[in-house]
Amino acid sequence: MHPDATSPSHRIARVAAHLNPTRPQMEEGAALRPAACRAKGGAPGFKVAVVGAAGGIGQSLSLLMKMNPLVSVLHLYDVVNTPGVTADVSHMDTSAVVRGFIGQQQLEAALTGMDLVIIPAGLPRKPGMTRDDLFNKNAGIVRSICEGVAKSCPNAIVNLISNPVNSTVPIAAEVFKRAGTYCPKRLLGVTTLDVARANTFVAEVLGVDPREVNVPVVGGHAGVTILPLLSQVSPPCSFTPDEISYLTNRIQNGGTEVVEAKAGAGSATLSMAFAAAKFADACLRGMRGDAGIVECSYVASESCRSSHRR
Ligand SMILES: NC(=O)c1ccc[n+]([C@@H]2O[C@H](COP(=O)([O-])OP(=O)(O)OC[C@H]3O[C@@H](n4cnc5c(N)ncnc54)[C@H](O)[C@@H]3O)[C@@H](O)[C@H]2O)c1
Ligand SMILES: O=C(O)C[C@H](O)C(=O)O
Repeated sequence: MHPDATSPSHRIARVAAHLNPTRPQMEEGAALRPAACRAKGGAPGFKVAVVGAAGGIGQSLSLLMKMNPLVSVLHLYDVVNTPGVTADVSHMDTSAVVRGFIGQQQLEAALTGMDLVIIPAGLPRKPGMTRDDLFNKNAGIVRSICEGVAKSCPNAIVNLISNPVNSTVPIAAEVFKRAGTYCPKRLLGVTTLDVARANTFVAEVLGVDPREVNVPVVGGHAGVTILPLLSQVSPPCSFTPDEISYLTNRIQNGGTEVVEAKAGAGSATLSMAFAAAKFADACLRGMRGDAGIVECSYVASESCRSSHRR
């Protein structure tokens, strides 16, 4: 799919309106713990899976999700290296219980019962590549993971990070449609990094703290489909034509800036993990029933148009 296929109306979503409130569930995995352990207190919270947990994004994201107090069970899945990541993250003295899963044969166990599935699985870019160059490899990876979601946790919210997001989200939608589990409100392409970059770069220009700035970014997640709404910045402000040109260009090419700086060692991982953890937290708060949560995301617009305009 060509990135230009995306229109701004596809992009901005009110997360709270997108999510069915789900009651936090109790942890039931006491039988899986070593005999020397006493039963845990059963902290309420959500069950979250990170798929691609051993990767550059996956490892940092697993750490950040282990720190989230809304998470009671954290499943870490990858096709390689999950035992080490799981052992490492599980020693953090936060409340989420961590379990690791490795290989296709454990995908079902990794996904069963999950409330939220975050997918940073797949190849990253190297200098000179576009995100679309990842399509052939990552489309198959996303398809097989989403087939697992449709089978094992069809009601889970999916946060899809794998590139090219403009194409992997429609692929996931087709998998869910074929399985009869598709709900556009539960399939969210993660574009929070574009918002984080926009907030950071705008704050630099304005000379303020980035935490005080909110720039809506709509459209898709590739080049010119990334549309920062510089006229809608909060708090209200104005820019010169040169600033608008500089900011638009830098936000649209933020991913390439990191890919080139990493010089063959991959694409954004740390800022992406931060952004994904922020977005996942917004989803969990929305699922808990919190009001007033608004995040930009790459979503289908057909059945959600009314919530976009609210
Ligand atoms: N949406 C965004 O804003 C954004 C930002 C940065 C990166 N990305 C994308 O995220 C993806 C991951 O990036 P990364 O830097 O972490 O790459 P990485 O290579 O470091 O990690 C990818 C992980 O996916 C795993 N994997 C491969 N096939 C799998 C499968 N079938 N099931 C489960 N896991 C599987 C690999 O074993 C690896 O551990 C890339 O496609 C990248 O382009 C998206
Ligand atoms: O640019 C990439 O390939 C990774 C990601 O989409 C990003 O925006 O950093």
